[in-house]
Amino acid sequence: MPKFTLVPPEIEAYADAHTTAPAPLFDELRDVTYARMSSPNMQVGSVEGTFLRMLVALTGARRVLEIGTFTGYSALMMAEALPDDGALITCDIDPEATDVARAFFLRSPHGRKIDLRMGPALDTLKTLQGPFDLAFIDADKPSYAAYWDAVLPLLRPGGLIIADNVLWSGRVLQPEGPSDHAIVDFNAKVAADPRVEHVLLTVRDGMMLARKR
Ligand SMILES: C[S@@+](CC[C@H](N)C(=O)[O-])C[C@H]1O[C@@H](n2cnc3c(N)ncnc32)[C@H](O)[C@@H]1O
Repeated sequence: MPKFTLVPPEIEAYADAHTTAPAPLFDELRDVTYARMSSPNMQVGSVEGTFLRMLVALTGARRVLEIGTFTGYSALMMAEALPDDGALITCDIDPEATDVARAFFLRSPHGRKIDLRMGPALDTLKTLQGPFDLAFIDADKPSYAAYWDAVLPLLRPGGLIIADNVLWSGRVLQPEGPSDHAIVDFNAKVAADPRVEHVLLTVRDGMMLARKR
C-alpha cells in the first residue's frame, strides 16, 4: 500500500502535534476509517485537513467542489470553514466509504452544508453549474487531467484548485504504472496552462495549488 506521504513519520507526528487539534469527531472518523476501510491512508489526515480548512477560510470560499469524498474527512474539514449559507458538493462512487461519510456528516453541525453526489465524478461534473470558489481534486489519478479540464471552467476568476497526491510517493521521478504517468502528465499540464498561477507544495504526498487568473 502506498504511504501517501513523503514526510518521515516522526516529522509528520511532530507537525501533527503542533497543528490545531481537530474536533474529537475527526479522531473518531480516523479510527472508524482505519478499522473498516482497506486503504485508510487515502484519508487526508489532520495536517492536510487543517490546511484545507485554512485555505477555505483564507479565500473566503462560499461554494466548494470536492472530487473524492471517501469517508468524508476533507469534506467535513472544509465545511467547517464555510459560512452558514456556504455549500460543498462532494463526489464519489464508493457506497461503503460514503456510508461512513454520511453518518459523520449527520453528526456534525457543518454536515448540512455538504451535498454528496454519487456516481463517476466526470458525469457529475457535467451536471454542475459554476462558479465555485475552490475545488479539491482527490480521486482516481488517471482522471486528473480530465478533472482539470472539467473543473477549471467552473471556477470563478481568482478561485483555487487544489490537487492532492501530485508527488505520488515520489514515483513522479521514475514513473512506471498508469497512475504514475497520469500524475506526471497532470503536473506538466498544469505547469503549461496559462490560465493559472500554481505552486507544487511538498505537504504530505504533494499538493498542487493553482489560482485561476
Ligand atoms: C484518496 S480518496 C479521497 C480521500 C478524501 N478526500 C479524504 O480526505 O478522506 C479517493 C476517493 O475517490 C473515489 N473515486 C475513485 N474514482 C472515482 C470516480 N471516477 N468518481 C468519483 N470518485 C471516485 C474513491 O472511491 C475514493 O473514495
